[in-house]
Amino acid sequence: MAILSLQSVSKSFGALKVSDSVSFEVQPGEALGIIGPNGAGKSTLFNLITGNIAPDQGKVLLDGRDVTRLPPMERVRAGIGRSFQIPQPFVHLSVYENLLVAARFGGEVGAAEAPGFCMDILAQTGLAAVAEKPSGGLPLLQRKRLELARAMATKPRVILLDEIAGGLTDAECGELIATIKAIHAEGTAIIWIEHVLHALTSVVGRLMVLNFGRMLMIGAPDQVMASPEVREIYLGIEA
Ligand SMILES: Nc1ncnc2c1ncn2[C@@H]1O[C@H](COP(=O)(O)OP(=O)(O)OP(=O)(O)O)[C@@H](O)[C@H]1O
Repeated sequence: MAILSLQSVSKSFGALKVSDSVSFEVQPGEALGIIGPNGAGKSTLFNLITGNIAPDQGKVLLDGRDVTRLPPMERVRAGIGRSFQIPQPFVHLSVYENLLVAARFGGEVGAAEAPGFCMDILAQTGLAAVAEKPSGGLPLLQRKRLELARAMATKPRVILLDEIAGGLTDAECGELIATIKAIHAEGTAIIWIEHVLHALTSVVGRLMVLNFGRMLMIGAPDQVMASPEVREIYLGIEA
């Protein structure tokens, strides 16, 4: 059974239809990439999946269970983790403390188990050396790693990554990709919105293209990027 399923999900802001009858499924352990021009409705789709925005029509199912009316925190606890386009840590807390909050409240990890659980995630996401540092002062790659780590601390079965590779150097991007691949290899399903195409296609097995809120195409990355319609949309910005 699909871990996540969207069924004809639509959302308008006034006259602007930002999600237009979008339907797709993600299988357990799958990695799906989402691309599309600015304003295509990619982040809105994530907000519909996480419950930050309610759809006008359609359903969101997690493991076959209708979660369309569940508030965001309950969806986190049900297994939907998320990293944000603009990192949003508690800046006055240390890296470790940020994870602790995510693990205790999002992952429902018990007090006794939480320290070890968080240390494992710090190691997995390459943050062990900065565990005690205030998260507000971290350089960009480590802030991105912390976004990943906070999402992982909620014990997700599907993790949503929103433009996590943006703004990094090639070398930093390579490091982040290695961490994302390791997370994926452990069985966490991934849905990843990204403008840095080479990063995306090095991880995902399928690619979906959104344009004006509609799903234009979904399939193998090579096949999707070979489509004349997609190439036209991406002309000039292909990475
Ligand atoms: N809360 C809101 N109220 C009104 N309009 C909104 C709201 N959120 C998003 N929009 C509009 O919906 C459209 C889609 O926005 P969205 O952020 O989903 O696009 P996107 O594909 O993620 O773009 P980008 O690649 O720039 O992040 C945009 O025109 C945006 O201005």
